Amino acid sequence: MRAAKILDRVFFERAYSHLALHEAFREHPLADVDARFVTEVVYGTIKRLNTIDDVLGRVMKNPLQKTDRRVKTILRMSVYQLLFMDRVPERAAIHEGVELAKTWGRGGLKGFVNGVLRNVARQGLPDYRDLADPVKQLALSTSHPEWLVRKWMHAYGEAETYAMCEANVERAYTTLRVNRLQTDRSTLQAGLEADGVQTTSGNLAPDSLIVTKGQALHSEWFKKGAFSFQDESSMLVTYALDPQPGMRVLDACAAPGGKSTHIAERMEDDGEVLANDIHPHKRALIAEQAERLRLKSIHIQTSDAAEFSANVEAESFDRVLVDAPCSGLGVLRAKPDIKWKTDPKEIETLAALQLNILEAAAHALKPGGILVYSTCTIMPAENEDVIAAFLQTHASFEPDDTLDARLGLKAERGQRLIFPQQYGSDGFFIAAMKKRGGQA
Ligand SMILES: C[S@@+](CC[C@H](N)C(=O)[O-])C[C@H]1O[C@@H](n2cnc3c(N)ncnc32)[C@H](O)[C@@H]1O
Repeated sequence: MRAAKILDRVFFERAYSHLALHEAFREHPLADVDARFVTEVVYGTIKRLNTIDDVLGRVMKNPLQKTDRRVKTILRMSVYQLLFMDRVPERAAIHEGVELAKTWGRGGLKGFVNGVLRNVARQGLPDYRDLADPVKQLALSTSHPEWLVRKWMHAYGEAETYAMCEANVERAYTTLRVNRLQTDRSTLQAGLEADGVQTTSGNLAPDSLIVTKGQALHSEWFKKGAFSFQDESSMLVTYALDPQPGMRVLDACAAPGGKSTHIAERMEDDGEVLANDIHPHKRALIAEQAERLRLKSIHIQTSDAAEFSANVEAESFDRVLVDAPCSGLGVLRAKPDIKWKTDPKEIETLAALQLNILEAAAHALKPGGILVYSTCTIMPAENEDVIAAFLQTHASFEPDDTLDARLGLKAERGQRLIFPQQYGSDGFFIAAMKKRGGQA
């Protein structure tokens, strides 16, 4: 019932799954094992949505769209359990669907739910390799919208797109960033272990830990500021920026503060990080993290970064970060709703905003300073194209060819695209540029 109610909000009230889950668990906490099951059913059903609807379309006489709202949700989540969750026995998935129809859906339709689910169980998952169109084939076998598969195939080819889509339907895991001002990786690892949280070292970033068992959020180590939750690709952005103690750093799009706090930690909390964001209500998010991590060098500002020429002083920062608002198509494992909610037309609007912010933020950088642009999306229009347009009209900037040494990863012309299938981390784009003149 819990999963059904959350999914109903996501499907019909446009709620975001991670927020809907968070609220539901806050209002009525569940035992860990039950919470894990509900989470998997919710994320899994959303991840596999078009495939599930295709399967239902093959066994139903009337279109799914005409089905009662709650019954539709019950059918979708039951099909997910039947076809994608090995540990749920077939009989249990059907029984639970029918019971839900009685208690939460429409009792009169319990026979219908039973019949549809039995048919799905009998027919199993279709073999989409039979489809002649490779876009349709990939869209249905890996559960992505066709427009996105088409764009990715065009940009990265069939094999890379296939690998990316496969990675996007895997389960997301939790990664922690050690606060080196409070502790070190092995002390934290041992401390978490004592709290029942098991971890291993991350694949990319030096201060990262991947949670393999337990809930790190409940650990005292979190409250006392020994770590933050952050994806490893996201951590690499701060290494790209290379902040040093005593510097002034501008984080143009800072909320909820993941990178601002990392920058302050890397600077040993010595200097100034101006954490700017357009939304006044997000000030508290940044302040809360800075306080928990006991960081004093972060100052919060609320303003439109596209208007920085009016509200930050020119050439006054040693480092400028633009972690731009983006379509988020690199984080589909953790936020699968994005692939269904994104309108491809939004990409152009976002790209224009990203270039505006980058241009306005760049004016705040001192000569010799480093400008980093990053997104958590895999979409050339929001990444490489934005940098190309910027460099074309800003002759005082050049690609930073030393980026690879700072990332520990191959980068070309100061740019690195990280696919989600490469290291198990989020899909990310990072570009570093230097402003000519001055001292680096
Ligand atoms: C990708 S998120 C930043 C994440 C953050 N850097 C972190 O690591 O926690 C992008 C942020 O840009 C903010 N934003 C959107 N448009 C903006 C603008 N015109 N000026 C400043 N911030 C903006 C959003 O509120 C959002 O918090």
